[in-house]
Amino acid sequence: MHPIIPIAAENLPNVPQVQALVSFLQHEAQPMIVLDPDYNILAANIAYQRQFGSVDAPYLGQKCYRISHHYDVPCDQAGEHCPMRQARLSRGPDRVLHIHHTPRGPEHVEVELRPILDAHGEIAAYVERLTLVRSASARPSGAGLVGRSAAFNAALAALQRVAPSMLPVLLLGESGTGKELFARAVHEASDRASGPFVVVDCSGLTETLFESELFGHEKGAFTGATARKQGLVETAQGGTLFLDEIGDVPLAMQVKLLRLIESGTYRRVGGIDTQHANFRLVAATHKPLRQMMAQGLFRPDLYYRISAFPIRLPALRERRDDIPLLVHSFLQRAVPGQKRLTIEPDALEALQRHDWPGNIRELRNVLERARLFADDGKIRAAHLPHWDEPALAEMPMMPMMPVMTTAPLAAGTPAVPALAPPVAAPAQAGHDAGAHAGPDTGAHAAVGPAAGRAVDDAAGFARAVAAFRGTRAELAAHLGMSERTLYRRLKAQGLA
Ligand SMILES: Nc1ncnc2c1ncn2[C@@H]1O[C@H](COP(=O)(O)OP(=O)(O)OP(=O)(O)O)[C@@H](O)[C@H]1O
Repeated sequence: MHPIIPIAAENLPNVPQVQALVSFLQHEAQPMIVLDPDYNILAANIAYQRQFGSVDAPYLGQKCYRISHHYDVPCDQAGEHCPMRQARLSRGPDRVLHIHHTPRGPEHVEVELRPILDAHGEIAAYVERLTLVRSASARPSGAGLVGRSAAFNAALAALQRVAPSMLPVLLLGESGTGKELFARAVHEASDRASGPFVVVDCSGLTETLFESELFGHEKGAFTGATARKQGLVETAQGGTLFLDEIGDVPLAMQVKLLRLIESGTYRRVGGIDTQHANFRLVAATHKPLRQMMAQGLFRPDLYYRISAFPIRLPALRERRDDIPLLVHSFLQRAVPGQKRLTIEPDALEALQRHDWPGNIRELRNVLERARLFADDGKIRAAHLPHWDEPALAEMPMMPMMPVMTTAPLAAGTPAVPALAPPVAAPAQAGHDAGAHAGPDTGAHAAVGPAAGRAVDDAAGFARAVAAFRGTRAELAAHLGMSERTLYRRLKAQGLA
């Protein structure tokens, strides 16, 4: 049983409303504290004591900024947004996302502050409500979004604002910045979290495929439609539909998408009945939609429909101070059976200097590869790509020794005469992790001169595909691209 905190009545402002308020807040489910106008914590309810209280660090009578931030001055004087200052100015509530020191370490916390006015309309006290944000972690985590830089926090604060609503969200960011992870986080922080989260990869879908994938089809709708098929819109019923790479939707399909979003209805291909959709829309793209609109490549009406709440995801080079946190998180995510790695300061410094055109996906690739060289369990700078030596990065692929094998890439992929990639020295193995590329999971199956290199020219790509022995997932890892991107490239070059 938690003792009732404290609140020695003599410490409270002699304002009846404040005294009544404190006893009212005591049993509120959300952590709350009462502050005087000089930042002193006067009282805390039971929920606060449970989540944020620490026996070693008494907080009553202490300054709020000292407890939550370990600052000596109010947040606004330390370069942060201070909700008390804002609430004082506006004489109304203010809400902000902060990183607080808690007994568990740093955590994202949503802080809402409300001023309490006395009979003369003066601010007698403030009530602060704290809500732990579970969408992202501010300390190394084995899963999910991690980040604590100002640029990341701004995107997270936007996510927290919009998630509970039904407003469509548009995620804008370079490849590998975490758009899909963010979309999932929007879904999980929404009232629809218990419903389905359905991803539609809009790139690589032809017009006909797009329509039948999205809306489903009736039996006999076209040659090969031997049974009725449920579309992804129907699968997303009661949940969230994530349209990834919406900038790739063909113009002719954009109007159908607009109709779906505006009317909430659609028809299966070959069907006459109107179906009612029930999903929350999240879309993402790395393309400049406004520019595409000006060029007539993206419909303005669709753009304005989906862009009610745009969130810009920062590139990794804009959040370099998150690199150590991300690195420690990825090192925690070792595949079972693999040893846990540590990273030496010289390697961490090199990672913080790099520009990361492939963003977090590239970082993840680089660590996966470094793992292969860290024989004593320590990643050193020597295990990283030699970014400073462009001449090496431009090196042509080394000729490969043929190995007789008939192993196909994967079911459905034409078997090709396979070649085994030679094992490269660490210095050669890492000029890569291309700008739009990278495996999301799993260790690399092979290390060679092309390992992790996003092969840009069609001939080089075809050569690398033909020369590889392994599964499609391993090939993606080898080329430093996601399986989705690999599939797209294979299809585009008629290799799938
Ligand atoms: N903030 C983050 N914390 C931890 N991991 C992250 C974060 N952001 C992205 N990642 C990881 O980086 C990789 C790329 O993320 P994701 O696929 O969501 O990016 P994307 O922007 O959707 O890429 P693309 O546009 O190429 O599809 C994934 O492995 C993801 O788990």
